[in-house]
Amino acid sequence: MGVSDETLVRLIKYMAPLTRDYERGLHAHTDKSISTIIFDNQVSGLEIEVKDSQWIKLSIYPSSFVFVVGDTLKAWSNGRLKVVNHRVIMNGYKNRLSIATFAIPIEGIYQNKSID
Ligand SMILES: O=C(O)CCC(=O)C(=O)O
Ligand SMILES: [Fe+2]
Repeated sequence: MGVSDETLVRLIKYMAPLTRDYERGLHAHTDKSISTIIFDNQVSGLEIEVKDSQWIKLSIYPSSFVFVVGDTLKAWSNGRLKVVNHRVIMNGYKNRLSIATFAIPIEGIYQNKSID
């Protein structure tokens, strides 16, 4: 498996919840990609899971982005680079817009030493 010049760009609109209750925007997951770059419109909602199953909401500053290590990059680095479980929870009054750009690996065979 190798790096390709293929990227997948996903534009996502998360509607502000109509009630005061929390509303899930995107389920908890890791990305299958090599890596993912996320921009948003400064409406928070993206959360990462840290120790003890605590979730931290990220604020992405203007002209900044979040770099997410994907499952593929974790495998290539033999686990030295960690993946992070992330999700989107909408609880404000503004719609959130995000652009997620996924670096896609070339299909093929690779060997992965499991170190978990
Ligand atoms: O919209 C976001 O902030 C996150 C998107 C995401 O994690 C994904 O599409 O895999
Ligand atoms: Fe993701």
